[in-house]
Amino acid sequence: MTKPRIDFYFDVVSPYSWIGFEVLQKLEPKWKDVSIHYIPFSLRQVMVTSGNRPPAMLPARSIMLMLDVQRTSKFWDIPLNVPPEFKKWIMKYSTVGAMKLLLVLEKQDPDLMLRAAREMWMRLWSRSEKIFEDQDYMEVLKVVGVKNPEEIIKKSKEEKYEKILEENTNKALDTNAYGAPWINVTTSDGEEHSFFGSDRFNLIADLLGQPQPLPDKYSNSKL
Ligand SMILES: N[C@@H](CCC(=O)N[C@@H](CS)C(=O)NCC(=O)O)C(=O)O
Repeated sequence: MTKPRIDFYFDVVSPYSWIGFEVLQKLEPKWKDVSIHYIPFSLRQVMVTSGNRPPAMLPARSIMLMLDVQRTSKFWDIPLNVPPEFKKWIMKYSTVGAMKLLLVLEKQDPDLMLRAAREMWMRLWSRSEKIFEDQDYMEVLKVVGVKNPEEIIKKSKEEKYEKILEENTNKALDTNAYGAPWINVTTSDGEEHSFFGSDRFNLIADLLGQPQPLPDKYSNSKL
């Protein structure tokens, strides 16, 4: 019997990844016997390889997505605001650079990586600030207290990090990933179960026999 494991694949371009990340962070102290891993991957690569299309490409879906992320984030008390320029930005830029930066930070300190990921979501999905270029990375790294931001940014452009991002993405694709967040759960009997979305934690709690997630407003014990 092994400890159950959750692999949470995310990309900071994805608002539902942010919501899933915050829900999982709240659950983590309660789900004591579960080993939780936050894994940066590339949603763009997932879309291309799986043959899926970004939700914003279909107008009706895009309208629902923008409404639904707002009501879901309100439910969880996450300060999400849809960036007015999102569609324009996403045609022009990608978050691959930001994700590679997270991989460098993860090697130094996994907790630092999580703080930087949250700051990236806060920038893009709360304050409508870019996370696509070196000057944006500089600001993120300063906020999380990195002393040598130039060095970290330079490192993130090494081929090694491109490879790690690709490997992470391929691991998710091997389990038929087509979106984000993508969550792989390994139960203590070694069985693997894949889930798509930030709204699957009730099922995961049930599968693992762990406490159910609830927003703070419905829970005296804060989840
Ligand atoms: N119902 C899911 C939706 C997740 C979702 O739509 N994720 C987007 C990225 S932010 C995606 O990858 N969509 C691909 C698809 O819907 O096929 C949730 O609440 O988290």
